[in-house]
Amino acid sequence: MDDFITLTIGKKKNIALIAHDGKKAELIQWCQNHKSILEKHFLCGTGTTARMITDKTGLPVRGYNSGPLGGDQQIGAKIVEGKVDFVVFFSDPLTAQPHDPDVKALMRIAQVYDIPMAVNKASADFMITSIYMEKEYDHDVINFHKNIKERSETL
Ligand SMILES: O=C(CO)COP(=O)(O)O
Repeated sequence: MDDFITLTIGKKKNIALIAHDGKKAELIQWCQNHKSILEKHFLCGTGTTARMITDKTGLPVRGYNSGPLGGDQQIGAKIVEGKVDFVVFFSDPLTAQPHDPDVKALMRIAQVYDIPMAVNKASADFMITSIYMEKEYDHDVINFHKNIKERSETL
């Protein structure tokens, strides 16, 4: 199943949903609260998070591998390809994760590509109610790729 829009321009967004175990219930509740908005977009997530959201809310969420088995890295790769517009990542600040380097890598790559990432309910509420959810959004990732190309040409 690869129903992602490849270009990040247009109203329909690609939203990645991720939660650590201690935060899954919170993310599922958040998805339920914003179901009427989320169902208008393409959703993906790390394996267990994606499955649980679909089971509990009925929202279709394309699942990648579970986080500890590389799911964060798969979503990071989608960011690099320009196929993720928003990330909602309820990480658990109170529990050590065996795949912490992958978590950091995902957060880093979202920063590099200027992808909005909400890490808790308050920031996710801001993001989901942003005007950019409804408007055409000329994403910076396009300029980013252009800059990288220009830079590599001068090397
Ligand atoms: O560990 C995660 C993110 O780092 C989440 O993975 P799961 O959704 O598979 O539990």
